[in-house]
Amino acid sequence: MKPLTIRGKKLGEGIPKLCIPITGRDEPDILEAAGRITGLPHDVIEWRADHFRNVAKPEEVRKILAQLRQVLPGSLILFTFRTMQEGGKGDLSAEDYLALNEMVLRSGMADLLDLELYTGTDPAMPEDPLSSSPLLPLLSLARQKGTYVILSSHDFEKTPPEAELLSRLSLMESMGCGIAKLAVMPRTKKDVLALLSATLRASESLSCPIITMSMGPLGVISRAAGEFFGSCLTFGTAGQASAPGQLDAEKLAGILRLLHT
Ligand SMILES: O=C1C[C@@](O)(C(=O)O)C[C@@H](O)[C@@H]1O
Repeated sequence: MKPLTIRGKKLGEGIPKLCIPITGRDEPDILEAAGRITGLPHDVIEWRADHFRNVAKPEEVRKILAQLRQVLPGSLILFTFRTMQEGGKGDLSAEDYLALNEMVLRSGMADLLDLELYTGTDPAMPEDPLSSSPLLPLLSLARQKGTYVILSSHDFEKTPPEAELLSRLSLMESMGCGIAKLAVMPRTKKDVLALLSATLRASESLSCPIITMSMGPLGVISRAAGEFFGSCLTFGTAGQASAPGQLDAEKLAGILRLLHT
């Protein structure tokens, strides 16, 4: 894995970067959360725009992005619209999802953009995205704009076999992502080991940085152990969690420091 430096923050080396999600519904909730985060340890904020009431209005979305930048000038901004199929609140057609993300990319107001690997593809043909994904034009626009794309895949029900986890991460790299991300739900402790093992192998064989997590209480170790298994970023909360198993950001920062070798 080659580290990636974005506005002075090096992802993929040393202590994993800490990302705090913001899930407010309205401008005041979002700004209140951003204000709280100013006093907390973090590197990245993730704006989960699928929670935002006015996400269909491009000028409202740009306004929030500008305000986040103003309140948190030293934080990297990750824009995420998480669809319901992947565990979020978002309910847009694939066409509208692509248009929203294209608008954010063209605005240049986010440092990182999360795009779901299987957008607009047939779930029965999961290997298809490489040749026909509607994300390919966005990935090339992102390269022109200097915005980093996190290609992501989530499974809130189970942990697929280790080989499948690895092949998904390498598919993301083949499509040209900046960072490859997987979040899966463990049913057993062995599932957590499968995720950690896939993470280690991917971090040794791929050149892009990766982000992985095993969700829920069983997987909590994966959120603290990124430095050892090769995950470059971990999500911690300040208030409302955006996924099961996330730890409080301040406590997580302490654990990451304590474990740092
Ligand atoms: O994809 C992810 C990871 C996540 O699901 C987690 O488990 O921490 C949290 C989400 O906000 C983020 O978009």
